[in-house]
Amino acid sequence: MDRSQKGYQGSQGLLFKGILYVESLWFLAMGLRIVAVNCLAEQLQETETRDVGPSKQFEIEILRDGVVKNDGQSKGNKNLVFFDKAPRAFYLHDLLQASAEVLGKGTFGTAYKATLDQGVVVVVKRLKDVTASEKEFKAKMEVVGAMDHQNLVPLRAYYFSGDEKLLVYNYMPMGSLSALLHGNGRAGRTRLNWDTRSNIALGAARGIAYLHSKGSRISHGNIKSSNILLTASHEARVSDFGLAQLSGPGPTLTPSRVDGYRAPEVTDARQISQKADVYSFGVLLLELLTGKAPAHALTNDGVDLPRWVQSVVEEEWRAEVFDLELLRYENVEEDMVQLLQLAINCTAQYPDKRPAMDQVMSQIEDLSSSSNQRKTDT
Ligand SMILES: Nc1ncnc2c1ncn2[C@@H]1O[C@H](COP(=O)(O)OP(=O)(O)OP(=O)(O)O)[C@@H](O)[C@H]1O
Repeated sequence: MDRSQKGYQGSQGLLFKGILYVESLWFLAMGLRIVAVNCLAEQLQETETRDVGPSKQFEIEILRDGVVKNDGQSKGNKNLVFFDKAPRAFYLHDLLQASAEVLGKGTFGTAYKATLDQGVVVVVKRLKDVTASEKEFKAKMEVVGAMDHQNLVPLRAYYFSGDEKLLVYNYMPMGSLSALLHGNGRAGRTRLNWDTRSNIALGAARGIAYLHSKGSRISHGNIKSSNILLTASHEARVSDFGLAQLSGPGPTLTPSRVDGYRAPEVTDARQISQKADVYSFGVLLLELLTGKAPAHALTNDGVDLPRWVQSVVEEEWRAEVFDLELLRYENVEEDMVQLLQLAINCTAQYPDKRPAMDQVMSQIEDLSSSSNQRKTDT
């Protein structure tokens, strides 16, 4: 979900350590209470001996880690697990003391931007409704943490305790494709030209194809424009891989698939498949081409973005489909039409009719190299 769609909360600078003090990270991030950690530590130390509810349990565990670290030992921070490809750069205690702001609330929890003392900036996702056991969770995190590709946002570390599950990612300063294409609470749309959009499509396709290449049972499960993050040079990085299967069954999904990206055969968010990813990627391509947000594209008749595009194309009003911004550029219409056709193929009703992700990637690569060739020739 995009900042603009769920009400971006603004950048209330807060001490992450204040998380220890209140019942929920969310209220804390809203700026309701800020408390010095020493004072808090003392309070929680006292509370620990009393009968405490589950919501305090995490705070006490964190406190233990923090106290051990202050004693000069590192073993108390064992619960923040880093991966081999990203060696430990900080401890849980450091993370909890970082200044933090809410980036947004998504399907799986709330995301915070945290700035550590050393100037390291990360994103911490606090997962909600995780039903996986500790063993299942850790096994899943090992799979996610092993993924290593330039078009993926790497998972740096995770934390698992009875009540709290935190994921730590690199912070991507340019934010998401969704925020750029549709604007957010603070900023309007950013003009994205055709070259940038087709390059984003290519990068995202490569990231997803890499995931799919790791095994037929591996799929992303939540491809959408708020999960396509961008570098300063607008290179795409796919984020949020592997979270869909950690949570319990969500609310029953309606046939209109309110979030706009979900394939018609998917009725439970955990039933993910590679062909369902291809469908979601096709919707993402349509979003890049039309400039329309799929979640907002549902009309009163329940027509979603793929069906709307299909109907317009069938009536040969193709030019009506494209984002007006794109019509400003010369000599790109042929490329746009080819990408549109690929998007239509990806969003086919039946999974078997959709291409595989490596084919999708190759087609975008071919498109991109012939477009570069044309530019060199002229
Ligand atoms: N590593 C990151 N760097 C910068 N911004 C991020 C990062 N991860 C997430 N965001 C942004 O934080 C906001 C919340 O992200 P989150 O992933 O929690 O929810 P979402 O993408 O909106 O929905 P979902 O949970 O369904 O993926 C989004 O605007 C997202 O683009």
